[in-house]
Amino acid sequence: MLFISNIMIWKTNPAARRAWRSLMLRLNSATAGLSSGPGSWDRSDGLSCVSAEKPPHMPVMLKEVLHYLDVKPAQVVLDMTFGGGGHTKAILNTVPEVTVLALDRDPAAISLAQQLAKEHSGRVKPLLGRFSELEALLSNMNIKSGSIDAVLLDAGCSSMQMDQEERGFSLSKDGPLDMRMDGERYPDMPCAADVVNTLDQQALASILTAYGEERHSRKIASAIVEARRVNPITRTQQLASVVAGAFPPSVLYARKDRLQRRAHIATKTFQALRIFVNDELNELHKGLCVAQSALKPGGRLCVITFHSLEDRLVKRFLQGHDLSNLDRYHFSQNKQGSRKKKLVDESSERNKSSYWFPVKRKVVSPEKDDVRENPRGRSAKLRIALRR
Ligand SMILES: C[S@@+](CC[C@H](N)C(=O)[O-])C[C@H]1O[C@@H](n2cnc3c(N)ncnc32)[C@H](O)[C@@H]1O
Repeated sequence: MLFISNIMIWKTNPAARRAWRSLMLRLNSATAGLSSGPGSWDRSDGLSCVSAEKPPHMPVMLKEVLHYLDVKPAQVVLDMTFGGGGHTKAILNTVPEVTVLALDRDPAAISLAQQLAKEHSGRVKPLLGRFSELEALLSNMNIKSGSIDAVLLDAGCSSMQMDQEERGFSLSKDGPLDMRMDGERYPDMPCAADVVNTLDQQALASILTAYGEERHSRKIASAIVEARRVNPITRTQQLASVVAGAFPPSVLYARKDRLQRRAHIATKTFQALRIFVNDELNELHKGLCVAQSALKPGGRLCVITFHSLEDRLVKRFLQGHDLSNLDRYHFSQNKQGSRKKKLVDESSERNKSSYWFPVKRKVVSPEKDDVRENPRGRSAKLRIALRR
């Protein structure tokens, strides 16, 4: 039976990777015999793709991206995360005769790209797929290595994904606990509900620690396991209540985000599950590798990330660390013994022949006015490098 066989099972953290394998095994046996067709798994829970008419995502650090990408007329740009197309549209509108290769793993985003392609005949080439599938997509289009002038990677998920309760990303809106960016393409891929209902307590705690940097991971994992004994956890608000139930009411909104707004205690749990379900760190690394081979010498790369796990990975990649085996990287406690986790390179070896020349040594952060206008971009970090 072809279940989940085409899913990337490799993970950046050994405990999380073990968890993923165990999930695969359990799902494979749990779903054996239920298939209604090759590789299918009944998903009659109303999951549907985002309508193309929904208001698109507000692009983050648009001014800065246009400035640092520095696209010239008739150049070829690769937008690896088309989303609502905000960055792509701005490039098309400011640079004459530019061609944009527009990738996204989410079919809903690609329908928007197809619409835009009609409006800009020949100048937008929509590409449906993941970073890990991009090399093959480019090769199918006969796009040679070292031929792209600029690459943009705006990591994470879009407002269109967050705002659609049926996608199950948001803890403030009730929906099926899904969180898959491309569940429509890969219906066999486990969703967040599969993760919380199937993994053992220790594996869940590892995921919350590794991908959510959640200090209370064990307490939350225990609450999840306790709750699912009574009823499977299938809805976003149900999960939020289970997590909240593990804490006294006074601390439910005790954490604050960068804008000093109160954040729900389950926020990090949701982040961790999303990263795990979509294999985001591994995908990010793959995306950076494709950008490295696709860009021509002197070509520019702009990467926007939204949390420290992603930013550390990008920083080290651009510094020339060999991340080809992310197993060598692990999350360890910092010197002060604080429980904050840090991505460290065990070998401390840096590959001296970095393929990148940093345009800015430090990250670029959004301006205060931009954050006021677009609070979702508050934690964005932009790194810019030139391909040597
Ligand atoms: C933050 S949004 C991009 C927003 C876009 N820059 C705009 O201005 O509208 C990130 C997008 O990247 C896509 N994405 C995330 N991981 C991906 C991956 N591994 N491969 C391809 N697309 C991915 C998501 O589906 C989402 O649409």
